[in-house]
Amino acid sequence: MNYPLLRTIDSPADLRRLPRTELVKLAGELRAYVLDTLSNSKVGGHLGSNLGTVELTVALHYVFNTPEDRLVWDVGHQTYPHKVLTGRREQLATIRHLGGISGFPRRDESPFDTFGTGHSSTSISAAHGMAMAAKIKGEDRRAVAIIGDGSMTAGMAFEALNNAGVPHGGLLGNMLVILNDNDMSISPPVGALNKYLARLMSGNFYSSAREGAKSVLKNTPLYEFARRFEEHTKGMVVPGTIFEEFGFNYVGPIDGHDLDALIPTLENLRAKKGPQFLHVVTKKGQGYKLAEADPVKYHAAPGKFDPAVGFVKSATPAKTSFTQVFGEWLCDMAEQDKRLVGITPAMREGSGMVEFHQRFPTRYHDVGIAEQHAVTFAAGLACEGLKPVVAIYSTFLQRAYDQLIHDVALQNLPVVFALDRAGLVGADGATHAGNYDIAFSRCIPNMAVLTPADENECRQALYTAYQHNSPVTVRYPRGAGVGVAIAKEMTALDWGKGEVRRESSKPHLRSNSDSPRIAILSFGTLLYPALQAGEQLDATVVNMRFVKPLDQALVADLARTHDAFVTIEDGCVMGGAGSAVMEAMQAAGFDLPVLQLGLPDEYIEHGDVASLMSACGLDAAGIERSILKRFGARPSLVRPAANQ
Ligand SMILES: Cc1ncc(C[n+]2csc(CCOP(=O)(O)OP(=O)(O)O)c2C)c(N)n1
Ligand SMILES: CC(=O)[C@@H](O)[C@H](O)COP(=O)(O)O
Ligand SMILES: [Mg+2]
Repeated sequence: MNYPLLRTIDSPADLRRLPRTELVKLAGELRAYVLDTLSNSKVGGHLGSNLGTVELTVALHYVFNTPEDRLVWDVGHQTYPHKVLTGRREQLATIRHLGGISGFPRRDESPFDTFGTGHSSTSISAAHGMAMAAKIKGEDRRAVAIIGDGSMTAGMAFEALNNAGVPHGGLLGNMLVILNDNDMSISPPVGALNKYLARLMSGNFYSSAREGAKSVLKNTPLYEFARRFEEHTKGMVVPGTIFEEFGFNYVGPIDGHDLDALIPTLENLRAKKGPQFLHVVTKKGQGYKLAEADPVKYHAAPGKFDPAVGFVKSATPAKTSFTQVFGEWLCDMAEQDKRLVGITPAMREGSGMVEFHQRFPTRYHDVGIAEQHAVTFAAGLACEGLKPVVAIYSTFLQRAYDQLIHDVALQNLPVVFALDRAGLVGADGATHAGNYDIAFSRCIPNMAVLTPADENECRQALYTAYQHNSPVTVRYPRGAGVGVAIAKEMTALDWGKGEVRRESSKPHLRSNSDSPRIAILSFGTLLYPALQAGEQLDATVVNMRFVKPLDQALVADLARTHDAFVTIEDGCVMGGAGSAVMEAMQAAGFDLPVLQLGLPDEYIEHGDVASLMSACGLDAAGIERSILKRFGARPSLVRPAANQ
C-alpha cells in the first residue's frame, strides 16, 4: 500500500486543509501504516493502543490548533499515530531502535510532544499546569490531557482532577480531559472505577438519574430552573458523574472511532471555557481482528510478524527469563506457605504472575496502576502476619518511595520487593530503565538489597528474602541470564555473604610485582562479563550478592590482599553498590584505589541492551578496557589529581 493521502500530511496544518469527508480515508491509511510499520519492525512496539487511538488522534489535530494548543498523552505508548501526523511519518520505522525516535513523547523530539511521558497518570497534572500557565500569562490556548481508563486508576490522576476542577487564585484553566476508555489496561482492568465506567457506558446511569430527578421536580418551581440550567443542575440537584462532582463539565460517552461524533463534539468543547471532560469509548486493537480478539497479547508486538497470522508468544522460550524464574518461585513458595500474598500494580503479564493468578486467585492482587497503594497495602498485610511479595518494575517503584520508607521500612515490616527490569531495559528507554533502585533503597534503614548474578541465584535470593524478617529488594534484569541450571530445591543464601569466584594468581604490588593484583567486586548479572575480564587480566572476581548488608569482612579481606578494587553494577554509579564498598573501606581505614563501573550520571536512550551496555563499557571488553586504562601500569595506581 502506498498511502496516497497519508503521504500528503507532513504536519497537522496539512491535515486541517483536508475536507472532512477525507478524514475517514486518512484514518484508514494511518491505521494500516502503523500496523505495517510495526509488523516490519525488528524491535516491535505498542500495537493495540495505537490502533485504538487513530480516529481520536486525527480528530484532535483537526480540531485543535496544535502545537499552540497542547496535547498531553498519558503514558505516551499510544502516540504512534500522533508521531506520524506531526512530521515523523518516515521515522516511524525507527521507533524504539537505537538512534531512532522514542516510543514515547519527548519534548526534544518535536514541538508537538508537549510533555515527556512513559510512566502513567501524569497527563492531567501536566495539562492543568499548562492551562494555568496560559491563564497566568494571558494566552488564549487550550490544554488537552488524553488518559486511558487504566491510567485513570492512579491516585495521581484524581489528585489532578481534584485540583483542576475548581478555581485557584481566582483562575480556572481552560483544559479538556479526554478519558480514552477501552475497558483495558495491559491486563484486563480492575477495580471499582472500571465498574463505574462500565455503568456510565451502559448509558442507563446518567439518563435514568436525570429523568428520575426531573419527575421528582416536575410540579415544583425548581423544574423550570432545572430545565433551563440543566448542565448546572445535573451536578447540583441530581447525582452527576463523579467527574462533574470534581467540577468538570462531563460529555459522553461517545464512540471514539466515529469521526462524525468526535469532530463536532471536540469543536464544541474547544469553544468552552473552564475544565471540560470528554469520555470516549474505543477498542484496543481496533481494525485488526487478531488484536481486537486478544488485546492482552497485542498490547505490544515483540518484533517482525505477518499481520495475516499474527505473532506467537512462545510458552517455552529458548532461555528462561528472570521474570519466569520469579513466577515459578512465587508459585512454589505459595504452595509451601499459605501466608504468601502476591501483589502487582497492573503488571501481571510483565511480572510473570499469570500462573500465580490462575492457581492462587484469592492470594493474587492486581491493584491497578497504583504503585503507592501497592506498597502500603503490602505493609498492611504484613502488619497482620501475612507475607506480601510485591512484584514491581524497578522504575515503577520510584513512584512509591515514601511508602517504601515511611510505611514499610520505618516499621521494619517483612515485605519482599521483587524488582524486575532492573538496569537498562532496551527499547522503552530512559523512562523505564531501572537504574536507581540500588542507590535509593540501600540508604533506607532496615532495608536489605540483594543482587543475584544468575537465574538460579535469583530463585535462591527470593527464597532468602522471603525468610528474612525485614523488608528486602531482590533485583533482576529484563530478559534471560546466562542460562545456568535452576535448582528446584530452595536453599537460603548465607545472609550478607559474597563468594569469591576467581582468585588472581598475581602477587601483591606491595611485594614488588609488575602489575597490580586487582579484585573485581561484582553486584548482579554483570558477574559474567566481569569473570571474562577477570580471566584476561588475571584478577580476582567476587560475586558480592548483597549490596546491603555488605559483606564487610570479605571487603576487608580483599583490601588486605589486593592492590586495587573494581566495583561493577548495572545501576547508577552515583550512590550505588560501588559507593557502598567505598564507604565500607573508608570506615575501616583502607586506602585502596577503586574504579567504580556502572551506569553513568546521564539518561541512557532506547536501543538494544547489548549495544547500550557496550556503549557504557559494561560488556567484557569494556570492563577490561576500563581496568587496563586505570590500573594497567603501576603509576595509575596513584590517585588521579582532583581536576582530571
Ligand atoms: C506508573 C506506571 N505504572 C505502570 C505502567 C505500565 N503500563 C503502561 S501502559 C499500562 C496500561 C495503561 O492502560 P490505559 O491507560 O487504559 O491505556 P491502554 O493501554 O488501554 O491504551 C500500564 C499498566 C506505566 N507505564 N506507568
Ligand atoms: C508502556 C509501558 O509502560 C509498558 O507497556 C512497558 O512498555 C512494558 O514493558 P515490558 O515489555 O518490559 O513489560
Ligand atoms: Mg485502557
